[in-house]
Amino acid sequence: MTKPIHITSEIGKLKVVMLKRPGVEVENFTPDMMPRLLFDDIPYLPVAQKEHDAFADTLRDNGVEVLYLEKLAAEALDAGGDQVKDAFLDQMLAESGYAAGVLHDVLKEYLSSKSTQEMVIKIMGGVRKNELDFVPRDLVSAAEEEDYPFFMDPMPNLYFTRDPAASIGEGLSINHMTFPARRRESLFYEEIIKYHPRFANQGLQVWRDRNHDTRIEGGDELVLSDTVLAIGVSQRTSANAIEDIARNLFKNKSGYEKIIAIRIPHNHAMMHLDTVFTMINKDQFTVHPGILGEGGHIDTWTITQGNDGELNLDYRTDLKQVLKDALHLDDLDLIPTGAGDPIVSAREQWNDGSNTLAIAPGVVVTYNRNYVSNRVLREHGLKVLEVLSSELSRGRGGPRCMSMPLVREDLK
Ligand SMILES: NC(=O)NCCC[C@H](N)C(=O)O
Repeated sequence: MTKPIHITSEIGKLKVVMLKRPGVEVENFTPDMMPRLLFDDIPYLPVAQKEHDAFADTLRDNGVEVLYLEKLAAEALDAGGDQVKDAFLDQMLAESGYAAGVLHDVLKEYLSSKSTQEMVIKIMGGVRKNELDFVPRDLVSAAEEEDYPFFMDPMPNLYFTRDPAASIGEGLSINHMTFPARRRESLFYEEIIKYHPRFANQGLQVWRDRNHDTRIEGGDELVLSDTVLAIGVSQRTSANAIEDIARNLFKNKSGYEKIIAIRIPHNHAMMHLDTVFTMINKDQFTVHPGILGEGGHIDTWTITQGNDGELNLDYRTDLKQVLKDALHLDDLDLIPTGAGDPIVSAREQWNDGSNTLAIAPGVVVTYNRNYVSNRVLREHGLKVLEVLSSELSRGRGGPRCMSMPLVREDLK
């Protein structure tokens, strides 16, 4: 029987996916908090929700079961019981800056007074100071910025479910995220895999957990086949973390034998590999031309198992040839975002024109606003399902970032 996590490619027919419907967290902040929260604008929530519901419907209409992070997290905590919920709250509060002390106690009491689902939604949405009938008088609080409106910051990036964890084979990497704005997110995923009845005790592996100092994010983790991964060396994922997960995957009989590390520019627009490069068919990829140097070159290291737990690294710069070799393909179609036009490709990349979600080989979900890239995809023979994107795109992520596949059919 198929396990509840089963991902052996980026493109096999998608059967089960996890989304997060945007909630109050995407508008519960002020413009001066935006850079720190990794947002460039504040979405209009009712429209963002409508767009997101339409995205979910597109998936359902194509035979995909859609699960929601906020619901799974609450169900997991309920299934875990009082002790689990209590430990989760302590951990969440510690990671929000309240390991102990009077504020820890007040916040814990406030959050515990809610139903589990309301508690989860409140933590995700942020806790403002004016919600509590309490004025802290302790030294730590006195030293803080008095007019800062939050005790607990909102987590507006949660609707990018792809990043805090990645499904690989029959397991997950649960990620230590780069920026504080996103670090607490992966705690929900840890609770789900440990305690949710659908996932707990099902023989699923955690290839690398969140208790690390080195950084990795799911937008950089691409499952190219049942033996090959590509991982971006990016603003969000460090070389050390890639080597670490490589060792674990090789050691623990994951089936993965080859990891192609691809170095991309370290900046906000291209924060993850999947913002500039995605797999959309057995022999087709989207690529943002801006990441390729002269002659289509880019730094790649193909990592395989060496002797005595060491890693072998093979440095090459011809991306097309590296992919052809790893995937045993005679030819490969690298489709340029924005048709390769320097203005259009940069503009459409900014709005995630390369961030396609394949729901079957050659069938992709994309944002409608990237109309040049969409036309090019169709010219290359792909079936393109466009979704609305005016508000969702303000968070700097597209259909791949907004979805965490849990089960895909194996490729034949
Ligand atoms: N995989 C992705 O590229 N996810 C998009 C994440 C956007 C979010 N605002 C972030 O900066 O983390």
